[in-house]
This record gives sequence, structure tokens and C-alpha cells, in this order.
Amino acid sequence: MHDLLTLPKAELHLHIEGTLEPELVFALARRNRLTVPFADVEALRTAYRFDDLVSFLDLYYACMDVLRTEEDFADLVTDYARRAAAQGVRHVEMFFDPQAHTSRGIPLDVVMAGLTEGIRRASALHDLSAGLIACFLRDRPVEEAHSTLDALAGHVDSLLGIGLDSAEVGYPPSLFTEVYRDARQMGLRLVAHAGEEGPPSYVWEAIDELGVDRVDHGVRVMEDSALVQRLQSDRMPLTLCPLSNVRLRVLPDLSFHPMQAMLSAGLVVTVNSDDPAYFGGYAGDNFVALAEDLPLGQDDFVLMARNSFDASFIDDDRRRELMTAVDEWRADADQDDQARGWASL
Ligand code: HPA
Ligand SMILES: [Zn+2]
Repeated sequence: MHDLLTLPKAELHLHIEGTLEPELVFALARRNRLTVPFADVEALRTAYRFDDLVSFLDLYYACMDVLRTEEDFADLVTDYARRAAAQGVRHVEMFFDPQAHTSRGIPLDVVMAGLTEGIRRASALHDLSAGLIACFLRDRPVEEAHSTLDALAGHVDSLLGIGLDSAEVGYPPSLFTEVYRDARQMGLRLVAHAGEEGPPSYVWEAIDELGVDRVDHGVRVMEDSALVQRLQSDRMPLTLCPLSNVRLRVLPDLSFHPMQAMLSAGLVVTVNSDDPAYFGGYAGDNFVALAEDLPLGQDDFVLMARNSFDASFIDDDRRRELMTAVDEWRADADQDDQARGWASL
């Protein structure tokens, strides 16, 4: 297999707060004169063992307390961009959680200014385009999502869209139907986490009641054949996160991942990292892990890379440029295969 880390790809399911590496937690804590309740970087990294989504979220929300200033948010983005660019990520649509910051007294203006400055710096340093998707925390009151959307209205030009994340089970998408209707009227694109730990019915709701453009995760959709048929005929993209599913024990190990069945069913699947600092790998690492543990071929990975640009919200010129980059990778890979063939004669 040609080097999957160099395969050009878009990352469409990435929580920027989930890119906070232990080293950066300690560096930002020092800068902001805060104490971290872990002895050192290694002790914090050792705590990255999770039983499920909620046990991860407890640590995820605790660690992000070190993010206080514009510069902190900008550093978070540039740190991620460096790692992502080194793994072939050429476009990223990053989630952030406004309520996780405003609820601890960080103004939305600070968060937005820091993230947009980080994106400006990252795109100057790397061949990387980027956009922002603001997620509502589904386990907080729906009223709060409405007031957060009102606050986001002042930043609508800096946003691609809205999403829905945090603890899933017990918080079905339909709770947020009005919020999504209002966001659509503001011209925002719509995505939502559904079918990570929650049942296929949550994916139906995300499509039929929220009207999403993509489903985030959806790893459980194969349990419902009518849903698979619907996703296939709508060409509804799924942003899958294989290493996340293993770390959060949605799957016992990667060999249980339904990627092959999804590809055979004609679903528009993409490969993403979710919270790479916590789940043991960035976007390219997720491609490599799939190649190691599942009988997928080079064509499958090229298709998943193309899907990532197809399913993205980028403009057509950039999309064409990135599709061409995939074609070039493919041509290099074919040449390598041919050279290997000659060498073995
Ligand atoms: O994987 C996730 N699922 C739901 N909410 C999240 N917030 C950060 N990561 C996640
Ligand atoms: Zn996620």
C-alpha cells in the first residue's frame, strides 16, 4: 500500500478541543498560572483510558479549562494544523463547543477571535483550508442552544455550520428541531452526531427532523437496513471515526468496524479522528489503522479520500484542486506498484 499519510484528505469530524495534547495542557496551565490536577504529562496521558463516551467527556471538559485567552485558542489550532498537515490533511471543518467555554466565563468573542486567528496562521503555514462548525451540547437545556445560536448570529460569516455533540443517549436529535430550523434560515450548514452510542432511530431523526447535510459517526446504521437504503439513495455522508470507536468501547476492536459492509452498501463514508489527542491518532493514523486491521485495498482509501472532499463544504475551485491532488497520489501509487512488479520479475 502506498503511504496513506500522504494521501490528500479532508477531516470533517474533528473537535478542536479534542486536539489538546497533554503537553499543551501543561504549557497553557503554566502560561495562565493554573494548576493541573495531574503530576505531569505522563500522568495525564495515563488517564486517557475510557469506559464510554461520558467517561471521556468528563476529562475532555476538565482539560479544556486551560483555554482562557485568544492566544490559547489560536495556539490550539496551529498545534493541530501542524500535526494534521503532516498526515495529508488538506482541508478541515473543525467543531468547537461554544457552551463549554461561555459556561465557564470565557466570552464567545474571545473563542471566535482565537480560533479564526489560528486558522489564519495555519493556512499561511500549510496548504490547509479550514472552517468552523459550532456544536450545541445536547445534554444541556435546549433553551441554551437557542441563546447560543443567537450569540453566534454575530459571527455567522466566520462559521460554516452547526453541529450537535456531547452525551448522546437520552438526548435525541428531535429535541433540537427548532434550533436547526433557525440555523438553516441563517444560511448555516447542518450536521449532527447520531448513531455513535445512540440507536439508528437517532440517525433517522437527524435526517428527517433536523435536515442534516452529514451524519457524524453513524457507526450503528448497519443495524437498520431501511436506514442504510435511505442513506445510500440520499448519498448522505457519514463521518466515521474508527480509533474513537475503539477507545470509547463502541467496538471491541477495529476488526469489528463495519467499514467494508458500508462501502459494499454504497454509503458515502469518510475517515476522521474525532478527538485525536485522546484517542491515539490523527486522521492519517485512522487510515493506517483501518489498512492494518481490515481487508481494505488502495481503491477503498482513494474513494474515502474523494468522499471527504465531496462531502465537505468547500468551494468548488478548492474541491477540484484537492481532487486533482488525490488523482496525483493515485498515479504515484500505480507507478510504485508497477515498479515493484518489475522488481519482482
Ligand atoms: O465523540 C464525541 N461524541 C460526542 N461528543 C463529543 N465531544 C467531543 N467528542 C465527542
Ligand atoms: Zn465527535
